[in-house]
Amino acid sequence: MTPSDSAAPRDASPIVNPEPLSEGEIAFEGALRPKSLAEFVGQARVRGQLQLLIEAAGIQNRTPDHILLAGPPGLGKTTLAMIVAHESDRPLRLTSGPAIQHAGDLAAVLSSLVPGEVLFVDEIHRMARTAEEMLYLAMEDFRIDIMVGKGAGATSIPLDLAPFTLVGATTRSGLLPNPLRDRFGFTAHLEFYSTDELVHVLRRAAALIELSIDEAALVEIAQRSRGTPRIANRLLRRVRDYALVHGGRASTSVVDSALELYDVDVLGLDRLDRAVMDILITRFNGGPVGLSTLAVSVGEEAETIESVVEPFLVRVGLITRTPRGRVATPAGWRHMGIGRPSGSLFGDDL
Ligand SMILES: Nc1ncnc2c1ncn2[C@@H]1O[C@H](COP(=O)(O)OP(=O)(O)OP(=O)(O)O)[C@@H](O)[C@H]1O
Repeated sequence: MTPSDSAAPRDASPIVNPEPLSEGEIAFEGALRPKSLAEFVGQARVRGQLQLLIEAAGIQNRTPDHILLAGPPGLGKTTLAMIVAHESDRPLRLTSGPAIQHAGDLAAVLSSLVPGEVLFVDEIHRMARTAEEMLYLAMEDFRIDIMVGKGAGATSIPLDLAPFTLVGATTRSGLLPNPLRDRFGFTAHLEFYSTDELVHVLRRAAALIELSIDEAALVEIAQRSRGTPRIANRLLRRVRDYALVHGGRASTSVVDSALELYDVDVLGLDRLDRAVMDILITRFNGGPVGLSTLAVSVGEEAETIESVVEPFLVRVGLITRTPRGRVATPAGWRHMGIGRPSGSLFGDDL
């Protein structure tokens, strides 16, 4: 995915944005990408399922079934698509939903595939509707109908395609029409990574970039990475820079100093996350408060708060959503280091 495709606007402290930020970062990520399922950390269930799918196709000498990879950005969907192609020893073609704005764009890609090619379509939910419809037939019968002419004289010419495997990636599987979703032989839902898994990702990345780092420092970075390998690798890069400039091995104090510089706290909250927590607690006494009021109070778009900030704060248990608005949990008060007044919405012993 290219940086300009990013769906979520986010200007404040982009270091914990799970989207790739720049071409430079994309190149850095490329160098760290695991090349095989064995090297891919975590997602054990999905790995096992993909392994089976690839091996079964290999035994029958056919293209693997179409695969849908669903989950938040930065969890490894592109990496897995590359691994599928690599492990099944097939060429890979990369494109994305936003690049397919007309059925003709898709027809051009599909008709130029070589037999057995793996076609990766990132953000498949953003493809044009007319292209989606063309894809149904292509996935099912390896065939498309090309419309020639307009109006009463229009005719459709069938075109046979080389057999291919479609790997679609989406952060919004709910937006995919059912007929498209149903045509994937296998759907994998990627989960956020545990701290242990992220330590593993980071250890591997540190070795690849030849960074000497303490085990405790890896844990410290992992805990601040919001369950996301892309963010973990990005924080590691900043820690590497800090260690380079200030000299010496990357220790926990180097991690602390580097990430303090970038406003990433011990749970991975950035400046905007903390601003939301702070306003919720200090101005609204922990809530409940409505989304738009909260957004205006921190000077951010409501969409950014709803799609980027809030899901993470809810996931780590610092706020909850109630019918009357957002409420800071006891853990939220504690994390902000502010004593909770008695008689607040939650019981005191929660
Ligand atoms: N399981 C993993 N093990 C090791 N590294 C990983 C893993 N998952 C992701 N990464 C690393 O994280 C970075 C981002 O991964 P990737 O580009 O595959 O994410 P994505 O889910 O496709 O994101 P997007 O939806 O934004 O395209 C890459 O550098 C990749 O190497």
